[in-house]
Amino acid sequence: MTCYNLALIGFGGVSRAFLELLEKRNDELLEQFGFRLRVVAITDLRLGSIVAEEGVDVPDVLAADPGNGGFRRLGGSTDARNKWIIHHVPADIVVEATFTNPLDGEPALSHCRWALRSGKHLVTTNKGPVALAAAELKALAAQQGVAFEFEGAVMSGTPVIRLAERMFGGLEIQGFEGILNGTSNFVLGRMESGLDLGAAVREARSLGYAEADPTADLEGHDVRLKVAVLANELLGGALAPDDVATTGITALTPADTAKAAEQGLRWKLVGSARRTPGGGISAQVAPRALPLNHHLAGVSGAANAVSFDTDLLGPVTVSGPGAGRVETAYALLSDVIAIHESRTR
Ligand SMILES: NC(=O)C1=CN([C@@H]2O[C@H](COP(=O)(O)OP(=O)(O)OC[C@H]3O[C@@H](n4cnc5c(N)ncnc54)[C@H](OP(=O)(O)O)[C@@H]3O)[C@@H](O)[C@H]2O)C=CC1
Ligand SMILES: N[C@@H](CC=O)C(=O)O
Repeated sequence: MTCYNLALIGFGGVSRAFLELLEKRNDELLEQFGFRLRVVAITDLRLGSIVAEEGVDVPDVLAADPGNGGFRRLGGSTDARNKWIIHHVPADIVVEATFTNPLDGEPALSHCRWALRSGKHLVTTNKGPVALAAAELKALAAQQGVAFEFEGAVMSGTPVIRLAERMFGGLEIQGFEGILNGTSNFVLGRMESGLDLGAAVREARSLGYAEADPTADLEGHDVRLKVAVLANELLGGALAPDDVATTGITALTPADTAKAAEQGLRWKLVGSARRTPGGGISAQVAPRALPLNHHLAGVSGAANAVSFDTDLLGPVTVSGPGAGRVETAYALLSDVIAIHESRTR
């Protein structure tokens, strides 16, 4: 039996849901894939750090309270010793789910570099490092003979990247357009029901959809990163986030959404990219008032959808959850399974 040791960097909504998922699914993973997972270290800004080579006590770490000593009360320390833990704990896989500053990808980008440089497999839900430095991180992973997986960076648990890479063989993708941010889509829907922007964002936060700084969701920065990732992974581009012209939804009001509804339209934040005749890729993020029969108009709540424009099939649309703690935890699990399968094939 294979047992992979994991180090969790960041212990917020997604990582907690991931740990709970492992508790529930470990027996099935063993039965179905022949491996088990054991969390041997966790670091978090407010809780501190804990290392337990025989595996952390799951109920204890989930109950740890930053106001009451955090992981120090469990024998750990009060500071987030990310660099030390990534380098020195005998983990096979680093699970990175901290925060991304959309401008420089930090602190997540450093965590990713440390993990790969120290010869550990890396899975992350952070789009910043992928959008800003995928080529560098892939090269580092190849050099070290380890895997770098990031399915959760776009569309949460809906495996859009892997699905397109594996199932669209023989098709040429000319471009795509999609709803790629669960929070803004949820917020626009709630505004259509008459809620103001602030109240709708508070709801999205309580449901675990929003970024630590929800400005990233509302101003389109989150979608900008996802468009860059999809264009680079699936259209073979080399876009930097700054190449994606971006406008968010903060200028829209409940009156705008009501007026659009009267006209048979619905506001959506749409991210898109398309090959240009000159061989480049043009990409943008902008709110659009879509007719109700448009294939993206019915995507509601925190759901996402991407419609790929293919040469032989025309539009092929993939839809599913775009945000959520459990949904994104599943993305991490699917990445770990992909690593296991690639190593045992
Ligand atoms: N939630 C979702 O639906 C999705 C999330 N993602 C991505 O997954 C990542 C995690 O999301 P989520 O769990 O919802 O976010 P949370 O804000 O709930 O969790 C992030 C955690 O990381 C901690 N953290 C921040 N900086 C550091 C650091 N330098 N060292 C150690 N810990 C740190 C935070 O501590 P503190 O709270 O003190 O800042 C927090 O506990 C984000 O990058 C997000 O973009 C991707 C797809 C969907
Ligand atoms: N905040 C993001 C989470 C997933 O990337 C969103 O709302 O889509």
